Amino acid sequence: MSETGFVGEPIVVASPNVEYSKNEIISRYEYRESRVNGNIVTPLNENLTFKTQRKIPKTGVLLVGWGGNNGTTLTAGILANKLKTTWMTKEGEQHANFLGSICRSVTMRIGIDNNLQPVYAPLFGVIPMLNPTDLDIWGWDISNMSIANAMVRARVFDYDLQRKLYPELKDMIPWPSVYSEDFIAANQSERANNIIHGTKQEQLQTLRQNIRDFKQSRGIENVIVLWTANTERYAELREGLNDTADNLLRSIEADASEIAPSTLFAVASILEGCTYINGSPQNTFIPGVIELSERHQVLIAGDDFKTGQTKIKTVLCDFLINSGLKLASVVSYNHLGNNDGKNLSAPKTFRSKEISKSGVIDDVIRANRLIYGENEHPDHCVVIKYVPYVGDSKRAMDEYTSEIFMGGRNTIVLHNTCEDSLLAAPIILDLILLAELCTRVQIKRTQDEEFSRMHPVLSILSFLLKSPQVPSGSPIVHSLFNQRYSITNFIRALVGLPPETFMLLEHKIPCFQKS
Ligand SMILES: NC(=O)c1ccc[n+]([C@@H]2O[C@H](COP(=O)([O-])OP(=O)(O)OC[C@H]3O[C@@H](n4cnc5c(N)ncnc54)[C@H](O)[C@@H]3O)[C@@H](O)[C@H]2O)c1
Ligand SMILES: O=P([O-])([O-])O[C@@H]1[C@@H](O)[C@H](O)[C@@H](O)[C@H](O)[C@@H]1O
Repeated sequence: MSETGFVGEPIVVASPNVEYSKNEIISRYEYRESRVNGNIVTPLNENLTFKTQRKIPKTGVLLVGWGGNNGTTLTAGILANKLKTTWMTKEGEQHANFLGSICRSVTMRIGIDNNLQPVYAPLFGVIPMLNPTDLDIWGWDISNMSIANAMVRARVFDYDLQRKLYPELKDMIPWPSVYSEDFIAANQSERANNIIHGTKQEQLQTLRQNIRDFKQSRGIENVIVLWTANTERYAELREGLNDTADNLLRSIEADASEIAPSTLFAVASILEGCTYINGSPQNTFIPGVIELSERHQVLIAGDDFKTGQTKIKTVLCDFLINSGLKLASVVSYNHLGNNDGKNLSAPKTFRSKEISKSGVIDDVIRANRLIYGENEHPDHCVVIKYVPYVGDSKRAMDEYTSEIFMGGRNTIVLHNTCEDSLLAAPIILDLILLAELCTRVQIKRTQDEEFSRMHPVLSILSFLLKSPQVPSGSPIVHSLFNQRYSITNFIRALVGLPPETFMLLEHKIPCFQKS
């Protein structure tokens, strides 16, 4: 029984609708929605059954761009947690942690205690989740620098921490990768010394072999491939080239130049049955890739990790507009000095990022036609500048101006020093942990016989991404807390708990008695 409002051990839901067997958790769940026709609103109930495998397979993650600031920070950060590393800084002794990860550092409300007070548990205490320190990590990079030296090059971790981790990382050398100077900034060519040569078909086969070798050499059952390499320019969408799965595969065989390296990685992953996650803003998931993922029922997710400046934007815009204030202009400026910033200093790659950073207020605007006309939208300006001196310590400056009551104006100005990779690494970890959970979930309508996997396009990961990929016809949600509660409500459903309603009626209606 919880008297502290927190349950540290795994919870057990005592319900006739939830079965815990040795291998599975099966929950019968009533999904409630309402259908609107004109001004008539009809409540709908759909009886679903969820089945979650309790055994977590030996899981590996393959990072594309492993030697980058994010890739090295994630790898070294997980290792530091595994070794329980401590290190000294001018503030004193530091300890490894997973701050910034919702899977490791956030709780969710699971109910009320006998005093009608809320009780919370970690997400991994509600449903079995992979322990990050059990992850096998490897990857590809166009630079052959060891992960130890790449960690030093990144200048993200304190020196004493780098010193302690260096011996563990020095033998990690990224596999050669697929490089196309046409798709990233020309200033990246100086680090491209680790390349797979040959035709696109030959490169595809090499990537597939890398994945198979990784699985076989380490006894890994489940591999997740995650792109944290540099932002590419958008690929051209062309009928006959990449508009269908078959055309895409034929274009690769034909060595078509407009097939991006990121798309080649996505195809290799899907054909090897591996979940693929795109952490950058380019349009890796062209229609042919999505069709291929649906054909093979392989999970995909993207695009572009949502870390600092954009995450705050989704909160502030939600707060302003859903307070009835008419947001009229958003100016988002930042400068950074890491290699990502250097790559983004090229107009073609900046455009990919500008698109993902600009789209995040669309849903909240679209939802409020009381204050915005059909095609009305706030001014929204995105600026990114490369300033080498600041390194990974990105400086973000934002201004939000809104129209308020009776012709008034409200202006909010923010300055935010976001340590880019220290904010991104836990987001990457959450993408891996939640994607792994989704590979263990099956769903059916209770009256049906057959279970099916989740839709291959994992929109449930939107909380972690600027420009969420969603199944065709599905609405894109950017509002941060809607996205977060879609994750925790999904986890509640896996164990038969109703969604959060925030109503607290037990404190609003005298008839509720303390049990
Ligand atoms: N806060 C963040 O850091 C953040 C947030 C959102 C998105 N992102 C995106 O994550 C990506 C990585 O960010 P970063 O700061 O680690 O950048 P980085 O430049 O430090 O790392 C990218 C790595 O990818 C490698 N690379 C480039 N092309 C490659 C290819 N075709 N195959 C294999 N490796 C390749 C580079 O050599 C480099 O080591 C970028 O696209 C960035 O826009 C970062
Ligand atoms: O903090 P955030 O906006 O979510 O995301 C960051 C951008 O602000 C920054 O301009 C870019 O260089 C980083 O790659 C990352 O995308």
